[in-house]
Amino acid sequence: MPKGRIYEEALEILADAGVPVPDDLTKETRKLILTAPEAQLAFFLAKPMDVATYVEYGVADLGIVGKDVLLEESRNVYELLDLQISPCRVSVAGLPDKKTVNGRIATKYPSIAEKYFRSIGEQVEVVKLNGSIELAPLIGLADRIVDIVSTGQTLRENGLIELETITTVTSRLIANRASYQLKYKRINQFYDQLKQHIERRGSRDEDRQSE
Ligand SMILES: Nc1ncnc2c1ncn2[C@@H]1O[C@H](COP(=O)(O)OP(=O)(O)OP(=O)(O)O)[C@@H](O)[C@H]1O
Ligand SMILES: O=P(O)(O)OC[C@H]1O[C@H](OP(=O)(O)OP(=O)(O)O)[C@H](O)[C@@H]1O
Repeated sequence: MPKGRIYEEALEILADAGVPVPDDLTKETRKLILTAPEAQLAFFLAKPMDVATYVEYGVADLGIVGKDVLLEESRNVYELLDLQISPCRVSVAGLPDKKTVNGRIATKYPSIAEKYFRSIGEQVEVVKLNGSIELAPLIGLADRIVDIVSTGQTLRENGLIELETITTVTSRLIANRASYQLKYKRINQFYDQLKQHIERRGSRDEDRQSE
């Protein structure tokens, strides 16, 4: 399980789909391992960027992770299902009077940024930052940024504009490759449970929109 933003929505989707989640998973807790013994499930709480690493190494069979992380990390895992939660996008943004001063791009996603600029044939220098990415063009570290945009509030409040959307993002259910073979029945049951719930939710939303 990813801690942080995705956590609440992920928990809700699991509980609504009928997956037994431990009581203390829903409370404020500093514990990192929580169990639902009756369902033989253990939940590990990790940083969102690290979830796919735990799954790739097989210490977790399944994980919930943003597509942004999968694109950035290229982990050797199966992507099973689009959970359609925590939507956002990875975009290029900058000051409105887009001038190239130093050719630098600041980002928390160096791999996505490098791949994107290579694909459009633009040579840039990618500078890795760990947060507050929007600060970089404001004080001249970089001309543009590649970062997550959700409501657009952070860009707006800092006088920046979205220039290009590189990709849209939602959270995904991922599986370790060996676990998927060895625990196929159990994982598939879990997958079906979630998939059916997502489909039911999708058609409920469509009904609501057509009313
Ligand atoms: N507005 C948003 N900003 C960042 N990530 C978002 C946003 N909306 C949805 N997400 C999803 O949430 C994930 C990041 O969650 P979160 O911000 O809690 O983690 P983090 O970046 O490790 O946090 P921190 O800022 O504590 O380092 C992303 O991988 C992305 O898929
Ligand atoms: O479009 P918005 O709804 O404003 O969301 C986008 C902002 O949220 C994230 O930052 P976060 O809050 O994770 O802080 P950080 O800068 O420390 O990464 C992201 O890096 C953007 O800055």
